[in-house]
Amino acid sequence: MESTALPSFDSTIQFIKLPATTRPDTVLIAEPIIAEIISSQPDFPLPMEDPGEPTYEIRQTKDMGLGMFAVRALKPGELVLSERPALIFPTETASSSAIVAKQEIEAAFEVALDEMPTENRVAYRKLAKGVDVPHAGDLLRIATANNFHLPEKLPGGPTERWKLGDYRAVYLDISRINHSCLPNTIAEFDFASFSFVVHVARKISPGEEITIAYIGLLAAPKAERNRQLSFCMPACKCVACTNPAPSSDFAREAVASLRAWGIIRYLADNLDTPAKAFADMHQCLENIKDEGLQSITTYPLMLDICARIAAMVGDTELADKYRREAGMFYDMRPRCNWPRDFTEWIFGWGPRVSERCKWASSHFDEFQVLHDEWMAKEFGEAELGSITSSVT
Ligand SMILES: C[S@@+](CC[C@H](N)C(=O)[O-])C[C@H]1O[C@@H](n2cnc3c(N)ncnc32)[C@H](O)[C@@H]1O
Repeated sequence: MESTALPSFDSTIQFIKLPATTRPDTVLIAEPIIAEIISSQPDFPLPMEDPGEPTYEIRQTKDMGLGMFAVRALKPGELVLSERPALIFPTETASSSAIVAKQEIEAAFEVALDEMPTENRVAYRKLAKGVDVPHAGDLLRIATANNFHLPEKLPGGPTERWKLGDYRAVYLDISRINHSCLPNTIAEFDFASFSFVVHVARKISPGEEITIAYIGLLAAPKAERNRQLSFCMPACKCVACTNPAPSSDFAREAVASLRAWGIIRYLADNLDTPAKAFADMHQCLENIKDEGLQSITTYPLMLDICARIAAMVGDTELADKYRREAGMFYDMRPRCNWPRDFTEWIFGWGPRVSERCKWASSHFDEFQVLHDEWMAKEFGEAELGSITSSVT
């Protein structure tokens, strides 16, 4: 891996190149600390996963420019693609903006483009204006906190060092995936292979468009989602926005209200009658499927909870079925551990599970501390904290 200091910005930004064989190299414009972290990774980057048979093509959509389409039937859990970014650069809002001026980023970006194959430059420049770029923001911050072996000696003060801020990435193909409020895939950045990985969340037919989520999907009503999407489109053209089921907003609000604290309160009140609790949780799963929201993290959470309650009522066959499906969804998000931690925390108490929920439901502040720890792990804050304190 090459790391080249830019002559004109050598104290603030650096280039790192991750060589590729069949595609353009990844060019990363980053602060020296990132360059240092990356260069210190043993065997970095690991090879990317490969779906084997081709899964997609890029072509025109009816009304959203280019898009990605399945070239064959794809099953839940299948890999659609892994792709390294062609270019990563800090945004203006990156914490690095304190030391890296907007003009410097822009100038460095132009230098990076000069390094690229001519035919890609126009597209990158357009994509990088900030509109046509998928949600790669924060990926470095998350990934460095979670997956990196850190250099032993960090230059400068520890706290600011780890606020690595917001980066944008441009991909040759992934940047062509359009948004849907009921996307059929789950997309995650995998730092070890330095690639964005897209898996199938529900059955995809040949010729169907492959979509991802640019925003959190439980926001409702649809006007709120469209407000959040306005950074890159005037109005979302997905079916949940153009032709929603009458219950769409209600279903999303209901699922959102069940997350974490809502689930605890529900279980505290209902686990003493597990057959009823199972029926309600099963209905919630059906609502998620009806709304096409299998890509949200609440889906494996509910599958896991259904598996645990099925086991409580002695239905081992059903419990296995739900556990397998939850496992498949958990595997698609290896970095997102909170639904597993959360479910294990509740049900790990065996026969005293109901008591556990009642305790949590009446000790909001204490439960909130645990909850924040689980969530923080997902976003890397927990590791961030321990890294910070170990170097202070
Ligand atoms: C990351 S790009 C996706 C690829 C893009 N269609 C292209 O031709 O390069 C994001 C842009 O695609 C369009 N787009 C993506 N999802 C959309 C949606 N659900 N509704 C309307 N436009 C969408 C918007 O123009 C948005 O700024």
